[in-house]
Amino acid sequence: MSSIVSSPARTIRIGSRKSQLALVQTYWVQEQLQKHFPDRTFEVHTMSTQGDKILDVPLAKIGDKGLFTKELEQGMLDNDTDLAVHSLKDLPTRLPEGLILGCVTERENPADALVVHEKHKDKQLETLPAGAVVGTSSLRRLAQLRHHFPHLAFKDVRGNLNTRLAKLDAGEYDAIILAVAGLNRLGMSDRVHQIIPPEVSLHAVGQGALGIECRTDDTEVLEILKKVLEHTPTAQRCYAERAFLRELEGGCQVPIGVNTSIEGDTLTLTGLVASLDGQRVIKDTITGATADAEQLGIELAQRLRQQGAKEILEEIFIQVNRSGGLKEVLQEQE
Ligand SMILES: NCc1[nH]cc(CCC(=O)O)c1CC(=O)O
Repeated sequence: MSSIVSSPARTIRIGSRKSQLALVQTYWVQEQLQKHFPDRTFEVHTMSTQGDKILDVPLAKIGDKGLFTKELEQGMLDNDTDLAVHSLKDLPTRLPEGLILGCVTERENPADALVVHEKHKDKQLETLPAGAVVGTSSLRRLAQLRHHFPHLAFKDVRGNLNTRLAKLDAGEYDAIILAVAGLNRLGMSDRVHQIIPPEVSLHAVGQGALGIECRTDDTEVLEILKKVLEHTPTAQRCYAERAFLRELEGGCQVPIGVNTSIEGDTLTLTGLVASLDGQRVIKDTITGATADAEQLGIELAQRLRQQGAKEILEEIFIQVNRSGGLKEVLQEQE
């Protein structure tokens, strides 16, 4: 008599940062996977990343070097974990050899929000008084808001969402800018005071979506991710956005914003590059087939570069590296 013994399905190990937002996102991913594969085990492994530890260096100085992702990536390369859940916005556009963006989940609202101190609860961006201190550590938000509201003052703010909100409530800022998606996911939608429209400020590449990374050769995990978690329209939009950023960026965080939409088989991508003082804004829109998402991103980047983005990016690269980062860039210009 022969017996057929099938080997038990392997346990899938999910890497995550330890921040509250990261955990909410990771447990959501775990739950979706568990629902589709009730007989499998999905384990969460938490890790601290460099970005969670270095809280005193302005992000602009550090740039897009995978500060929030490196340790999670090493976990997969060392075979300690099988996938990693990221806010897609924090995932560099170039991944290490051996790793791949396995899927992109359905996007939350990708816009930024104005969150105000209680004393400004009857105000909007347009009506905040001159000199009001607005907290943001993003060059993208800074440049676009300066362009429209040159009478406001801008100040660096770091730390996780709760830390930033505590600093606002303690009176260190009159208002801060945060992603709507993060606040929604943490059950703090009530702190969204005003959703900033794309005419005022374009959002970051990948904002509001989760990107799940895995080993390039792990076909089993790749199949599971695509089947359970991939949201095709979000993925197409984000592939266009990431190709746009990849084609433009050069070693440090720069004021680059995007907006995308899909209608039928047509994708529309708007991209922007701004100077730090908000004086110069280069913005253009491209439309084409969703199937050519990445090509559209590359083409739009090339167009913006020809329209003057090249000079802006070179200037910022020199400025940020010469000074101590955003904090000093801000002081220099005020
Ligand atoms: N680097 C910060 C970060 N990374 C992801 C989010 C939440 C929003 C998202 O998923 O895009 C945030 C907070 C913020 O920008 O306010």
